[in-house]
Amino acid sequence: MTSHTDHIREIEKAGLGLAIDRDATVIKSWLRCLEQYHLDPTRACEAFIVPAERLREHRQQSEDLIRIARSGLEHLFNQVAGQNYVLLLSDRKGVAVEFLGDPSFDNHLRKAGLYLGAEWSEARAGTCAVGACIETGEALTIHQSDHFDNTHTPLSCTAAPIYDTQGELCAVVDISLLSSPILKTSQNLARHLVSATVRRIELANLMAQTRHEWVLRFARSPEFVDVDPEAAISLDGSGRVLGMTHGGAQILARACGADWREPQSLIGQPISQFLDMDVDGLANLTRRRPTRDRMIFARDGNALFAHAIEPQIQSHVRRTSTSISPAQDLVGRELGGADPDIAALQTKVAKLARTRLPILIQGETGTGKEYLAHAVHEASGLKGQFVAINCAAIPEQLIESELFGYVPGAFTGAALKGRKGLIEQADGGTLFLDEIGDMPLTLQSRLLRVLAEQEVMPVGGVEPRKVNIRVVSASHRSLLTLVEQGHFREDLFYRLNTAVLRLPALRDRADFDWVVARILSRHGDGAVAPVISPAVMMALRTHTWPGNIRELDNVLAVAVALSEGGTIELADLPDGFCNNAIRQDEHQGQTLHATLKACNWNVSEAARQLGVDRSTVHRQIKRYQLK
Ligand SMILES: Nc1ncnc2c1ncn2[C@@H]1O[C@H](COP(=O)(O)OP(=O)(O)OP(=O)(O)O)[C@@H](O)[C@H]1O
Repeated sequence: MTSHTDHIREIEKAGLGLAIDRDATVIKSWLRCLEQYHLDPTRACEAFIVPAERLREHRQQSEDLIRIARSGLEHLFNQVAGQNYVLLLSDRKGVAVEFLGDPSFDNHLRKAGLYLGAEWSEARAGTCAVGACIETGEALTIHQSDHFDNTHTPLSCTAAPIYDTQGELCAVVDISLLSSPILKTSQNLARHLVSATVRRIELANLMAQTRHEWVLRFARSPEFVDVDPEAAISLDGSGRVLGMTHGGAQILARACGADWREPQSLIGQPISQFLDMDVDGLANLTRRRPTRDRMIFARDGNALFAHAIEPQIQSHVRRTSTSISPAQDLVGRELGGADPDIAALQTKVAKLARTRLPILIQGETGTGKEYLAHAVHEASGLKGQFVAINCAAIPEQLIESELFGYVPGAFTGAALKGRKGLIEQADGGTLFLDEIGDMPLTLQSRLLRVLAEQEVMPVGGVEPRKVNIRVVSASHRSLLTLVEQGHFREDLFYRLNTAVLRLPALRDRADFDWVVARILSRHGDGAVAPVISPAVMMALRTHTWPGNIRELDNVLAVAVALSEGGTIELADLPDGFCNNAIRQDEHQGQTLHATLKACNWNVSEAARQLGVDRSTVHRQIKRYQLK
């Protein structure tokens, strides 16, 4: 164990260019810290965690990558589970945008910076695995006193870069230990695991982006080329390189004596520049031929085994036509009529439904969050049940046993045989957690485990049970605000918040008439639905609907019951309903008209003055028929 003084002395020695016993990568990083970032080794600084708002921006920018990387990361985490590793995915600025670790160490991890939002750039934190990995572009371990800042010397961190298909470094996967064996070589296996994980993530990313093009995958041995290739490139119909994994970039660069750090020199070049073949040779490298016969030579003489995958144009066309045709996917549960927000929402639902991603639905009360969750379940094709839980409605002491179930004799009054919890009932199906913001903090950490590990531990149980659930949660409150107030776990928030569906308030919907017709048809008692008089329609359109579709549903149920002669008249609406509504709305219409006039009908300017967005102004112009 080196003391703080010894550590400073060693860094100073390196700074003077004297020989020290460290890896060259570490020495170079120390020199960058001293000369480029002007960091002072005598000053120890705690880990820096970026504010929640900035973290959200970083995460949004990495959304696609996180989605693609997640299963690889979870697999890696399971491989090192039980050895106290924490796993971080950092973006190219070094900010941790995804975190997998044992929540019971939360405080220690947070303090050590092994946490969501921690910024591990060299400029900020000195020599560290993520920062050095970003600078060098290579996998490495920064072990204990390799760290520049004395605060971080207890840690041992191993990181590997993820490159996008254009050869740019876009993220870093890191696994870290709070305490580790003395020898740095103890982390060699960790480095192999992390490197294998990023290789698979890059392959998955390239495959996800390549449907119309050829993909050529490589391995040094014929046994692995079809099952676990080392590298891949994508090629257009004329055989020019369109994209590559990092391994692919290295093969191409080596073949023609270029530098993989200059990916621009590789993209767009014909394959014949790198390999002893041209585009016509691709058809001979598909799985139709035995792997041993698929040996090719790179221009530098290296032999490789290859696997060419034909463009998936056919299946692509089929897939997109179902995924962007919500009407087909959401049969029986249309979400709305002609409203651009709803149309966008339907497209999003159709795309997300078939994935297993957690979905978070946000919207005011009564906007149809549960209805939408049902639509997601139906479009998902899952065979299991849709199980809905209102976290705000179950008493706190009951939520735990309701959700997780219990084993026989778990507590006084427990059923003799024990009971399956709602989570297990949703096995193979969808678990809908309504008002998730009201879930008590203690249960939030248990839910997080269920989501991370896909298993439940019943109350009083010792053996976890495997479950396979799709989670859709909903809240009418902003979860981010709850996180900031300390009422909602940040890590759970980021796990649930990956795919967000926002339901507009009824008063903002351009397809208001569609919703009315739809709800009305449900109250027709099988007979022809009553007609709505023009005055009633006007009153409905001008009401502000704080209770949204549920309120509309109730108003129409009563109106249908009261109506006579097949028409709903003003008198059938609740007392005071229309007068208030009309007055309020007239006021809004007049304000809009006056503002537009004052701005010379410049919609952007009017929107700015009214503090709303342009689409709202356009919608209101249509609604009030302003000209
Ligand atoms: N697109 C739709 N078409 C027809 N009916 C709908 C639609 N969306 C919602 N509804 C109806 O509106 C009512 C309220 O919907 P739902 O219960 O899903 O709202 P919610 O947002 O979950 O409410 P809360 O915030 O109170 O939990 C239900 O009767 C539902 O059937």
